[in-house]
Amino acid sequence: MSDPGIFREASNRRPTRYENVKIVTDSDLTMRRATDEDWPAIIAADARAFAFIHPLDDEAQADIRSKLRDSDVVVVYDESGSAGPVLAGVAMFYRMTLTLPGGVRTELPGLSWVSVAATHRRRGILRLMITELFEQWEREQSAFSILTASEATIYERFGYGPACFEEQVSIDLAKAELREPTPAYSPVHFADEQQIRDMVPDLHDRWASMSPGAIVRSRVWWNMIFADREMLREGRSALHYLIHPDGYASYRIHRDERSAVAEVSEFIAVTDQAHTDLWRVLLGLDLIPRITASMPVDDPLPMKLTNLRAPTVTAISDSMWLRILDVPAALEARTYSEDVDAVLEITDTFRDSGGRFAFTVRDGAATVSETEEPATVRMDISVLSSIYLGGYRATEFAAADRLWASDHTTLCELDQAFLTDRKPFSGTFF
Ligand SMILES: CC(=O)SCCNC(=O)CCNC(=O)[C@H](O)C(C)(C)COP(=O)(O)OP(=O)(O)OC[C@H]1O[C@@H](n2cnc3c(N)ncnc32)[C@H](O)[C@@H]1OP(=O)(O)O
Repeated sequence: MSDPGIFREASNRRPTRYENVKIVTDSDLTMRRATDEDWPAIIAADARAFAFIHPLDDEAQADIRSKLRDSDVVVVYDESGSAGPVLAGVAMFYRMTLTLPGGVRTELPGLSWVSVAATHRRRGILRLMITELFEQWEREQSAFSILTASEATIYERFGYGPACFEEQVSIDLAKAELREPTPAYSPVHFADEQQIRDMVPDLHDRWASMSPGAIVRSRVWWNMIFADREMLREGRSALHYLIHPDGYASYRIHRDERSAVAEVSEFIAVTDQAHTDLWRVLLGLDLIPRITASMPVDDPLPMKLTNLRAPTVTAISDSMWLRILDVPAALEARTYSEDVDAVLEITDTFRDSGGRFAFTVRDGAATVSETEEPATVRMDISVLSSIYLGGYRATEFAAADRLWASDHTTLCELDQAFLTDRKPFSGTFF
């Protein structure tokens, strides 16, 4: 069953007690929005799909549910068995806020907790659920959608492109010394619970305002982070918070029989000085030989150290994927670094967002309109989504033969236009 078209609106044959929800069904499968009673099955299915040792406990489940509406959760049940309906698939989205280059904040759906039972894979259930959600987002006139991907091979077919990257680094503290001499006074202190609640959300918000790709956190996200549930610690310590007037860092201690590691959970610096001051404290932690952290790919820490090799990059991950749903609205929402005149031909094989667009940038602002003029640039919607926040460059996709430009000048203008002062960094896993 790979064609969602074989589903049809529910007939009278399948009476339902769910109101205001679209129900589609074929002989075996029924898709609808979730209700309260679906959650035990959703939690059990996601534990299997994401290979958890234990399903999420009641607190973790309540945290997730506090961040979304049941009407934003799609469930697919297989009703063919004699034992009753079996949950075959689930997909949901958070209503999130993202900072675009230039500082505009946009609201957008963040697709999450997508899973299909191992017994029902490769029958088109993921495609069915995503089609259903895209139809909703298009009705709601969302210009974008984002997600964090479990695998890199799943979402390009739906027009998503990797848009933010981060480096996992391991820092050898025996080698890590800042070039800047230690000042007599440090503005960094360990915060108590009240100080954390009072200061950290504001500091994060200041950082998110100036950071392309940053996910802005609402109060419910903070409640979950501050709760620091035992289950999510996985044997590590509670979070320690270091606070600076212009930033903060949180970390956990992970200890085995031989050694201890400080795992930086978040590092948020609004100013360069805060970045230096916070790292000075972290690098000075005694009795801990190593620190691990996830950082932006252009983080200045290695350049601030006397020994460039003290941090080792152990991995680079595609931390957030973006999908442009409305090309003109998306292109006009951000600012640009270079004037451009181009005709963009965008291919979208999954939905209808593609077409040919006259794209003009003057003094940082874009105007976009549909056109019949010949294309000067061609690319897939997933490629446009990948270069949109500045995580990838147009020239990189051109070199990979995934973006075509009529001439070198057009390519260079496009490349320069999408550049951002800093690489996008989402900062929140969801
Ligand atoms: C945003 C997030 O939540 S990311 C988390 C995604 N979930 C997981 O990784 C949990 C474990 N995996 C699963 O639950 C399932 O295997 C899923 C959700 C990834 C796929 O569900 P399925 O119902 O099998 O996918 P479906 O049959 O609809 O496939 C749709 C298309 O994606 C392809 N596809 C599906 N899974 C994968 C994969 N893991 N790798 C590569 N391609 C894939 C299919 O081949 C199909 O291609 P086509 O339509 O272009 O021919």
